[in-house]
Amino acid sequence: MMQDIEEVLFTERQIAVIVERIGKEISRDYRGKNLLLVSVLKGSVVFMADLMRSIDIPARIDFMATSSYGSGVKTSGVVKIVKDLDIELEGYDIVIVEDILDSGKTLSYLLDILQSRGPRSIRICTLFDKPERREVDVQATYTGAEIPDAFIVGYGLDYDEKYRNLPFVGILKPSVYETAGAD
Ligand SMILES: O=P(O)(O)OC[C@H]1O[C@H](OP(=O)(O)OP(=O)(O)O)[C@H](O)[C@@H]1O
Ligand code: HPA
Repeated sequence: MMQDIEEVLFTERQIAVIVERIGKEISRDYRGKNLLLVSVLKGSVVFMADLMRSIDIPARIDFMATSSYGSGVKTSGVVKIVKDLDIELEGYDIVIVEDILDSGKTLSYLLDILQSRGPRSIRICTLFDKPERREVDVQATYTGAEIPDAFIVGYGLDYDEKYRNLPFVGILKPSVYETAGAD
């Protein structure tokens, strides 16, 4: 796996510092509220597992899965719900937990859908943001780090379902997806 990584962007330790900081911000902002963390599978699962443990106020969790990237490095632009939430959203203060905000299509679609279910409030928390790539206007309230336009993997993020289990985040060598003939 390491031979496919061009450059390590964030070490395990650097990610831990970022996650700890976001956990403190959310704990401060949601004290006394009815916090529901919604993790968007599968990419955000590692971030979610660490983030929820750095939040020191009561919080519920739920999961939903969308699909838009297929197996390549480009979004198809069509977002599908593959797994929906288990609970009704009325009365909850929702924080959507994402690994990466790229074109914005996934989160804009999710925001619309979840908003229509009548939660008390809804905000976005993303570990990484690639502002240069934005096609739809979506902004996160909580952002771990802004990153350049490069395809990253690790700490939950995949290419073709691989590399999610790397403990750090790195830039994937373009030769990996170019030789795979991905679109
Ligand atoms: O801003 P966008 O261009 O929509 O891209 C961001 C989305 O793409 C990735 O998900 P993907 O569909 O690859 O699923 P995964 O989380 O299972 O890897 C990522 O986890 C975000 O959900
Ligand atoms: O850079 C990325 N890596 C993995 N998945 C992604 N989904 C959008 N951008 C990315």
